[in-house]
Amino acid sequence: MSAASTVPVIDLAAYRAAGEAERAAIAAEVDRACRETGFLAIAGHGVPEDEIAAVRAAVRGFFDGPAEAKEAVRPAKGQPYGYLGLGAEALARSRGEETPPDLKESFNGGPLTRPEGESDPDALAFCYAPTPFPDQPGFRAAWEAYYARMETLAAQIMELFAAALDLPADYFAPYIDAPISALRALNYPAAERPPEAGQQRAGAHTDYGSLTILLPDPGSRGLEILTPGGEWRGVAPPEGAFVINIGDLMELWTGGRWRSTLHRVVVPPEAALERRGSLAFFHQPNWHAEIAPLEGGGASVTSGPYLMAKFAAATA
Ligand SMILES: O=C(O)CCC(=O)C(=O)O
Ligand SMILES: [Fe+2]
Repeated sequence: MSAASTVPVIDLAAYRAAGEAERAAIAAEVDRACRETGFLAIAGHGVPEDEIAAVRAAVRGFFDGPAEAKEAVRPAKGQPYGYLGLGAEALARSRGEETPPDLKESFNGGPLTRPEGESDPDALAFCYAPTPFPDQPGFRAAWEAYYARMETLAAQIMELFAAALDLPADYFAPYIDAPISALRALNYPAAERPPEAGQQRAGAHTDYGSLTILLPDPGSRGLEILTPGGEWRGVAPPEGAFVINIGDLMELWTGGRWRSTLHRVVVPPEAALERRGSLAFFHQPNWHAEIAPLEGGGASVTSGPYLMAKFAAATA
């Protein structure tokens, strides 16, 4: 593995304020990043610092809190929301790779609203299942405020993606007007003993949906992406920016032009005793959205069932 490097930083506020020529230049930069590694960073995002601080404090309080508070919000088998403890998930299994479980715990929450008239039993039982919130003052308010910010930001990034693909800005809008996105808070505890063979903080995987908005705690290390040359390379999150990566459905949409890049989180040998905290927002098109290559040709995938199958494989 080579030293950590940064990813291209795109200023969203500058893009939205820019004239046509500058917008085209920024869109071209986004296209390049999505073709090369599928990772970039978004600055000028407009998410207030105090809301970020509030959700970070809330999830930190939860992870550092009593085991009973976590037990109280553990999901039933196969359910996606609530507390998943150490041993609950191995992301590499989403790709059929048998590995020991990831060295992490997480709290997960789903959409804030359910579209009227939704009657698909899988949609109702899986992604529209209620999120069991911990009984911790301020947690739910901070969580939902951050979730709402992420949904708005993701829609803006999808507009930027449309421009980068030479599509009308609102091209993706009908596919993401009832999104089934999930917010996940991650805690990777200090590693008191070396990991088992093949064990990571998060095993090598691609994300499943349209795009992911990551916010690792400042200074936390260990996120790596597989470069086109086949080398694992560390990603250093730029300060004040979100790390964005595209998921499988965006790769499919672009007919493989953009890459849903394999990534993982390792225990950094030089910093094994440092915990890692991170927030990951997985933007996912509407349950019923049929995603097929823009250029035509190739099979389509339905967003909701695809997500559900991937989650089931990773938590089996
Ligand atoms: O820890 C992180 O920042 C990223 C984790 C990740 O890639 C995932 O949960 O999909
Ligand atoms: Fe990921």
